[in-house]
Amino acid sequence: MPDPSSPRVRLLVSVRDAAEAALARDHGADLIDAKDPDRGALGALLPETVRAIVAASGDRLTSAVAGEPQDGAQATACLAALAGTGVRYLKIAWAPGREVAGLTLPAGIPVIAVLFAEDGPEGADVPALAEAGFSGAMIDTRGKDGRRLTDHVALPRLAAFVAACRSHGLLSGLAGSLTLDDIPVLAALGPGYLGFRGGLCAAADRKGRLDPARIAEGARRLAAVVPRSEAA
Ligand SMILES: O=C[C@H](O)COP(=O)(O)O
Repeated sequence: MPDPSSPRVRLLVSVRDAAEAALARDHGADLIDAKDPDRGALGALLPETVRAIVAASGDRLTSAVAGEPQDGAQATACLAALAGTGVRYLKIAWAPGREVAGLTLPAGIPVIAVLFAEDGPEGADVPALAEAGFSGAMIDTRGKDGRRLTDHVALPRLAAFVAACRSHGLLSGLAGSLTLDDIPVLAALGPGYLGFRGGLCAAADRKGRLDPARIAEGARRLAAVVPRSEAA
């Protein structure tokens, strides 16, 4: 698992199949994320598709989204369905303040709680996530309606969220219709990773095909960010 205190910001690219995983791997993705873009913000893929994505990702870190459960018991089932796929992390939607009753996280695989920007997440939500046993927390948008992360959550609030994750030892991530131009501003907050789908697809259509040139450009721009520890 990447060190949550690491100053390097990684590039997460969401892919729908093994061919896209290989493309993302070859063009600079650090973290290859299995997700079905045709099924909403956190559409889970079938276990066999996730296994094929893991196999095609080579030495890259991998994650898979497990869906948008309504409660802890549903979350337990969604996570269990993908726990044996060989993926390095699981991601699951989690509402701020949700009761953890019924939630059992799978053994041996870190789980990242995904909070939706539309729900107004904040740093104060992080301690409960750590307490519940999540290994990471990220903010993404639910709507995929063209509005970006920063249209919903102001930068100081995102900074507080990332800082709270760091101080609780959680890996942090930011996503939500990000564009390449969001990279310098959001990477400066020092999250563990920035997550992309639509912004790296041809014509910015998240249901369309990934554009290798955009992935490479995203990797280049992230590599140009001065890590927190070296910043003045
Ligand atoms: O985890 C990252 C997401 O797949 C982001 O998707 P998006 O860039 O289309 O909002």
